[in-house]
Amino acid sequence: MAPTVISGPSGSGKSTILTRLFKDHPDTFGFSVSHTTRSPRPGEQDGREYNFTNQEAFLKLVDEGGFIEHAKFGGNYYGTSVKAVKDVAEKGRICVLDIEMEGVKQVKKTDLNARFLFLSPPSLEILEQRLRGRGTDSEDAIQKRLTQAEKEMAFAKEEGAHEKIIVNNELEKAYKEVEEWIVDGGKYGGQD
Ligand SMILES: Nc1ncnc2c1ncn2[C@@H]1O[C@H](COP(=O)(O)OP(=O)(O)OP(=O)(O)O)[C@@H](O)[C@H]1O
Repeated sequence: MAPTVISGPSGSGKSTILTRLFKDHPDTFGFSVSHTTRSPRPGEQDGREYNFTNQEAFLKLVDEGGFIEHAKFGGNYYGTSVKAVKDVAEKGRICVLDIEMEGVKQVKKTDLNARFLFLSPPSLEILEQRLRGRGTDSEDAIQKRLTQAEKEMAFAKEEGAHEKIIVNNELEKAYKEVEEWIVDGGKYGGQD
């Protein structure tokens, strides 16, 4: 099954929609196992919670272009590898990647044969209202998210950036559109 990339500004509703999608379709999706350089915690198993690795091996894989996204948090590296996503596809599951613009560009450089969906807010004004309504971000964070949102919306307008754009105006309608495109479309789109 072809992996599906969903992107869209922070606050466009990706988590809201994906949480419901995974619940409604428990056997359709698979989750990629991330890499990390942090130590395993008791009960964690290599290849299950994470692919545990060391900094040297991690950075080597970065150099080889093996990651779709990676970042450093609290002194440790974390990343989603191309291989981890392929492993999900090989099991016949759809791997949904909820990533931002740079990640989207990165996926396009790989041979993942992914499908690209952009979830758009109806407008930047409504996005701002929703971010405030969510109540999870400081004023500073909201301003940064809005600045970034403008860039993502501009990128989404470029020819070929995404195969499908869904506007999250009325949640129920947007959910149905996403469900149809990802689940039904996913059976026929991309590699097998
Ligand atoms: N269609 C909608 N109408 C009104 N409110 C909505 C709609 N869709 C989502 N929301 C609300 O907007 C807020 C942002 O949604 P959500 O957290 O799912 O966004 P997100 O894209 O996952 O953001 P992030 O990338 O920061 O995780 C939430 O409070 C959510 O309840």
